Amino acid sequence: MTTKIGVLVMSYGTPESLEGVEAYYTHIRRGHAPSPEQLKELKDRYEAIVGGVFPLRENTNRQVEALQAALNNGHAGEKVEFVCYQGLKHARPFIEDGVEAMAKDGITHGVGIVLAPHYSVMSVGTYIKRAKEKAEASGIEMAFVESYHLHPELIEVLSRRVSAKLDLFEEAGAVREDVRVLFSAHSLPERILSMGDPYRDQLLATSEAVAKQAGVRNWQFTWQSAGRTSEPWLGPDILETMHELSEAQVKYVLVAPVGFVSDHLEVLYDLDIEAQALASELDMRLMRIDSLNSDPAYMSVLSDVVRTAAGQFKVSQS
Ligand SMILES: CC1=C(CCC(=O)O)c2cc3nc(cc4[nH]c(cc5[nH]c(cc1n2)c(C)c5CCC(=O)O)c(CCC(=O)O)c4C)C(CCC(=O)O)=C3C
Ligand SMILES: [Fe+2]
Repeated sequence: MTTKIGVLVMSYGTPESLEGVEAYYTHIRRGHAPSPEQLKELKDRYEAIVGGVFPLRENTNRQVEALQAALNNGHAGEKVEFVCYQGLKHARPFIEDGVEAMAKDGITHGVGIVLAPHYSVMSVGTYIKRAKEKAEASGIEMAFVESYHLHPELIEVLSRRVSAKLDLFEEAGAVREDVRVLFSAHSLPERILSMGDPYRDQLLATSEAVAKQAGVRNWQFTWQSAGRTSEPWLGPDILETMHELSEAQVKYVLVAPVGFVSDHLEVLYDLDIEAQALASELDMRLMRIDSLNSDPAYMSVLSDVVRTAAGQFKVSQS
């Protein structure tokens, strides 16, 4: 008999249409509706990236599908079958909907994983908390993957992407060592540091490992996409960093947003439009590494850590 293990694949979520942006933004703001100015600003950013299409939705769908295939392919005859369920933080299907779907299918054991490699109590921590609460109420035993920021295959695929773009810089006439590699991630409020949160250290560890593997010495870490609130957010922001680099006569910049795994607003707008506009203003050549999306190497990372987490259930050892 095959045992089914549910895999709750969690991601940030994105609206389904421009009409859905208000409800989405209100959810992110914990039930407080944005002002008309804030709403317009966010809608404008979505419209700027792809004219009202929301790439994160398709990317997440594909990632969930590809993970399901990666978990089961080549494992025919095994006693365990993995069934993936999607659970989004700020859009439908919500994290709770995913757990409910597992329960409806009679799943008794599940593994939860977030499509973000680094742990923060304010990011991955809140996904896990919500999934745990719903799973307990639904009678499902769940194990969670908290982070996978130093998985060797993750470091490998990211370093290959950095090297590929450095090749392009060289082909365009730049000296490889002159290209400043900027590793970046979503900023969070500064107070996470006094809470002993591992987020920053994990991001620095990923950056250092990727730089080492790609043979890059000219690099630094910088934040991006900070929230627009009155409390201080982790900095320096990438735009500030670019100004500093320009003053130091740096002409070539490669951004590697290692905190993200998909093409979405923070990559397609904050980097490809906003940072790119500043680069041309500063007469700087800026490139970024391609997002992982559903790259088989990333799916292999995810399936490896999911299988390891599932190993703690007796069912998967029988
Ligand atoms: C750590 C982190 C990640 C990475 C880890 C993870 O993936 O979880 C992430 C990813 C994402 N954030 C996204 C979108 C937004 N985040 C916002 C606001 C906020 N993000 C925060 C944190 C993070 N966010 C925080 C602390 C806020 C302030 C409000 C609050 O305290 O919660 C806002 C409001 C407006 C604004 O501030 O820009 C939007 C629209 C999208 C989807 C893009 C798309 O749809 O293409 C993605 C993948
Ligand atoms: Fe966000």
